[in-house]
Amino acid sequence: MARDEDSSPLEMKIFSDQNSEELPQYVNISQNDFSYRKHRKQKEEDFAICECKYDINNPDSACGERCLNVLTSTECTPGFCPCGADCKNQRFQKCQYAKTKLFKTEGRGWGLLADENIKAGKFIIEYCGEVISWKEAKRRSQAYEIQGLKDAFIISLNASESIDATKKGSLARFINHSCQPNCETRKWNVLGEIRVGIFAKQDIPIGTELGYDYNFEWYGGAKVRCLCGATSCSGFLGAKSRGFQEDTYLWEDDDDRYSVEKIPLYDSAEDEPSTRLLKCLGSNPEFNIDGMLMDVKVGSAQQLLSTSFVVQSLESVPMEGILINELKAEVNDSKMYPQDTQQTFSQKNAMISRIRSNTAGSISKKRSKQYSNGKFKNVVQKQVDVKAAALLLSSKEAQEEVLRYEELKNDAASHLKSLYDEIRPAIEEHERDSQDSVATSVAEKWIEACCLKLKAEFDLHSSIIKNIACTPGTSCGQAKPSVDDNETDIKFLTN
Ligand SMILES: C[S@@+](CC[C@H](N)C(=O)[O-])C[C@H]1O[C@@H](n2cnc3c(N)ncnc32)[C@H](O)[C@@H]1O
Repeated sequence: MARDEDSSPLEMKIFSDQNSEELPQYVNISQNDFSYRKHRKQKEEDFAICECKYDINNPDSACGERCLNVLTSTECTPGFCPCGADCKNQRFQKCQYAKTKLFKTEGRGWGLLADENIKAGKFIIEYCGEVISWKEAKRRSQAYEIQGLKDAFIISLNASESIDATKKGSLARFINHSCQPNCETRKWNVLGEIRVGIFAKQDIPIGTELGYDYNFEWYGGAKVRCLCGATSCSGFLGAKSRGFQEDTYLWEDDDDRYSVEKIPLYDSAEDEPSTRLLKCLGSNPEFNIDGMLMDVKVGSAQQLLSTSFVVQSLESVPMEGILINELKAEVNDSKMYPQDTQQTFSQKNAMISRIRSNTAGSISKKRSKQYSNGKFKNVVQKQVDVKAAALLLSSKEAQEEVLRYEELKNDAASHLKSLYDEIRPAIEEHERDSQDSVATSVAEKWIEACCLKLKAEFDLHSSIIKNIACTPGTSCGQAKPSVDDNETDIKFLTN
């Protein structure tokens, strides 16, 4: 087991030599550590006081499941709860944990198992650690990676903070990831601070390993192959996260999984129409028609021909460094770290993820596209040089029309961008807190703006194509852009 020689005895670092039978060293804590900032002091007027009345014949009356505080995932405040010492809603504060036991797993380091039968819904243990800012979490995450720590112990707490259980934590730090988990994390408000608990999703018999879905966002770093053994296993820790998918470019063919190294171009002539298209383009270098396609292959014809394409079975490929540099630079800024258990990227909030990835100005231009054979390919959305395209049109009217459409498209894009800036706090809060959905009004506003932008793009592209296809003076009329038309069409689209 490696040890940081510079650390004080209370701050020993690495506990993750998975081959070691020794119990990992860390400082066991049962309350979060607030060295980084002070614990919030709740004002008396902010105390949540329930209306429960303790009835000796009904033990559940003392802050059971119908308690207003329990219903809002808030613990009662000692000294202020009407049920006094009988209050059952102070489980985090009183460390009312289920019995658990550490054990050594096969290939996944240490794990935690139930040392008693645990009923569905029961609070098992708090995930304790050091409460740190996101910035500090990002810094530590990178530092741990450099130090060679294989295990990840940082989870997200809220939009701005994380819990790091690497050096100090509770036994919850040993709970492994499962793609078919019997536990889940839930956030509770305890005396004004958010705390994370592990709760049973189902009845868990004694001796069963505890596991929850880490669900973390994955941006770079070593990939960890998931060994949870579930039939629905996603293959890698964090594999379901958007970050992981952008980073790794992974696809499956029955039981085989593949990663693509270097620039992940898909280069199958059999189902790739743009190969033929690019041949045509070669004969007309002045007009870069590939730029006009909404979702075409990566780069220009020249890039396409010169870029190597390497596919290897994951068994033989080191997991690091599959990333495209361009993307890395982009994600580094907004990067979260692999340890984030609170990030859900489920179908439920897929829309929010799309909101982020569709954002004008800050979007990743890389997309994964699914072809008819089920394989994914990364494609790049190329920008049309509209002014250059317009110059190629011989009729002045046609040129003006194209430029007008471009203006409408730009307006729609900047509207979407400013809307995104406006609602970003709500989206980010939603993502960090793993809520099921954002406010409907936010979603509606967003969808409307997205539709308008898409329509404006469509109008622009069809105008260019139409004006190129039609020689001046033929019967091909020029559709005039009109905001009113847009509105009518949007209604139609969203009805
Ligand atoms: C929070 S720690 C869990 C405790 C850890 N097993 C230990 O020995 O300290 C998370 C780390 O455990 C390992 N791990 C957890 N779940 C895993 C899984 N399903 N498959 C493979 N490794 C897993 C990974 O190295 C991960 O970064």
